[in-house]
Amino acid sequence: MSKKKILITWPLPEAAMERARATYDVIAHGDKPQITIDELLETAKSVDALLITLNEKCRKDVIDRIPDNIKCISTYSIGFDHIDLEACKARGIKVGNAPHGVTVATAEIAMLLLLGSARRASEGEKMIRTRSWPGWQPLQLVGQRLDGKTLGIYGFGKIGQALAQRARGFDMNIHYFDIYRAKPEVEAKYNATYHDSLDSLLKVSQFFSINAPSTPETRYFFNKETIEKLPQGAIVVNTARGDLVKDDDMIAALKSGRLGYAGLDVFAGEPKINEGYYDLPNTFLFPHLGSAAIEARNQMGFEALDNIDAFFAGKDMPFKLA
Ligand SMILES: NC(=O)C1=CN([C@@H]2O[C@H](COP(=O)(O)OP(=O)(O)OC[C@H]3O[C@@H](n4cnc5c(N)ncnc54)[C@H](O)[C@@H]3O)[C@@H](O)[C@H]2O)C=CC1
Ligand SMILES: O=C(O)C(=O)CO
Repeated sequence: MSKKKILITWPLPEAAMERARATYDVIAHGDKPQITIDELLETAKSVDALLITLNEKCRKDVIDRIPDNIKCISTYSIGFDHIDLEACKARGIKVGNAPHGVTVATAEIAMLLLLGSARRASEGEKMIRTRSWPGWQPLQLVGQRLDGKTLGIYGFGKIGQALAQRARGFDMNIHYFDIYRAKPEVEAKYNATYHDSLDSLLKVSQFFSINAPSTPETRYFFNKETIEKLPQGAIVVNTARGDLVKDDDMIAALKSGRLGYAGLDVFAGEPKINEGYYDLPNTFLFPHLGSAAIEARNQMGFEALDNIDAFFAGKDMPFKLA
């Protein structure tokens, strides 16, 4: 029997590519430049399934133009805010994601941002690289310790909990808000205090980590009004999605000192980011590094392929979204 043909929109780590090639006739778009939507739609005509990334924005207008032969899309990400699931359902397209491989890697990046923001790591690095370090001084780049501080986690899912575990190792106090309260045994595991409202969480959060998905409910929730409820000088970390934050409000609060520091891995409109961030000293900025660990990227590939394998076997995708 001839192999099914799949399009992979970016080459993945070799372990995932090898597995894909063993089962499928693979068309992998070259790394540069990124596949355009028109190229994607054109190539889709000659394949049986699509393995896409978060870069390919599959909004309704794109899904509506997908050729009829495509009934399976698997995304190499847990986030699925780039795919219009309702439009997929309407076209009878099955969709799956890659939800587990990212967890530890992204929690590590959130921890790095917390620590690096508290201890002003990027300012120190810049001082050395610009050859402007005058030598050790008692008041130079003085930050603060994490131990004994309260970390508020917004979205206590897989990454939020993995961050809690790491932050416990730094003796932080864990508080959280989520639309679903965690089971008692989960709260006990992280010694986590539940808040029944975002406002209540904000009030106690000397450190605040954003770990909820981008949805119509969460989009731009972090804005002037929210920031005003945090303790003076609070530190915020975002490894979720950039559009949860109203950039202009965050930048104004960082400039005024209302917010002490921001550690950001994700930005609205990546890779173009709000100009205001570039020259702010009290920011620690990463180019969407959350899942960029080989263990994560391999597993993401396997999970994305598991969905496609199940689809062709006539089964439900293991990580089914639609
Ligand atoms: N920076 C990066 O490279 C990465 C970013 N991400 C982002 O992190 C997000 C979270 O990932 P996981 O923890 O694995 O997802 P998850 O689904 O395990 O957890 C998300 C949590 O947010 C909660 N939530 C949903 N809506 C909410 C709301 N309105 N208010 C409060 N809580 C709400 C959910 O109930 C759930 O507990 C992803 O959706 C993705 O956007 C994920 C992986 C890598
Ligand atoms: O899996 C996701 O949603 C990501 O953002 C990958 O880094």
